[in-house]
Amino acid sequence: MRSDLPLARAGQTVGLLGGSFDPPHAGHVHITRQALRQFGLDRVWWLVSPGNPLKSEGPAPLDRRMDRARVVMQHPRVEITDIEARIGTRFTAQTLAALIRLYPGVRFVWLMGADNLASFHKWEQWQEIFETVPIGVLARPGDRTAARCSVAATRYVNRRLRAAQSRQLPWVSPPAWCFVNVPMVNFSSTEIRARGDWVR
Ligand SMILES: Nc1ncnc2c1ncn2[C@@H]1O[C@H](COP(=O)(O)OP(=O)(O)OP(=O)(O)O)[C@@H](O)[C@H]1O
Ligand SMILES: O=C(O)c1ccc[n+]([C@@H]2O[C@H](COP(=O)([O-])O)[C@@H](O)[C@H]2O)c1
Repeated sequence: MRSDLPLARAGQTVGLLGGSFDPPHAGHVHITRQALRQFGLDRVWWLVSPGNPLKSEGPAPLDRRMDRARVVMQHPRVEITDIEARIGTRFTAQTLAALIRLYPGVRFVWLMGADNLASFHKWEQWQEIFETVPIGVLARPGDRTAARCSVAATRYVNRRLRAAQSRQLPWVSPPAWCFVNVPMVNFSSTEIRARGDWVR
């Protein structure tokens, strides 16, 4: 294993929270702690993205977002990583394919807020992502109907685990997903930038 990549052993469960983190905030911290508990994960990795392929404006420099993420999220079971920049991927489907090659036997779970489930069908190879790893979705303030009625939720309606089964998620064969209705924290990077508290 390359020494600049996070460590994980076969049999461990690792949640992947991909994000722009521009900037990271208390909402990210909250869903990370909830995901560890609700999905019974050993670790969560924050994948600080080189840039969301669907966002036209580039984020703040990666090093700055990484530095802030390390300040905001301090937990012994959470790793902040710029692994996508290191392995040269930006699309989630490619990232997952690379991680599965690099970490045989590790049980990865893709994590995201409910807003991303609503627009998931716009992601490159979105069905491939569903077929590759289980997906844990965490409630986020906003329009719940959009996530519940989304193309992805509808396509995989029969593969949804009940919230009471959430701890099984890392061990279920994909496609599988689970929505957990955790207490919601009303933070967003857009709002923080709009207030002028984070300048790109
Ligand atoms: N308050 C929150 N509650 C639940 N999920 C969240 C929250 N904030 C961010 N997320 C989730 O964290 C992941 C990374 O989010 P991201 O870095 O884009 O933050 P953001 O606040 O959504 O940013 P922006 O406003 O710039 O789109 C996404 O899956 C997003 O849904
Ligand atoms: O692969 C894609 O097509 C794709 C499209 C949109 C977003 N993503 C990923 O989704 C994660 C959340 O992005 P963001 O900007 O909402 O924080 C981040 O890891 C992005 O790289 C991925």
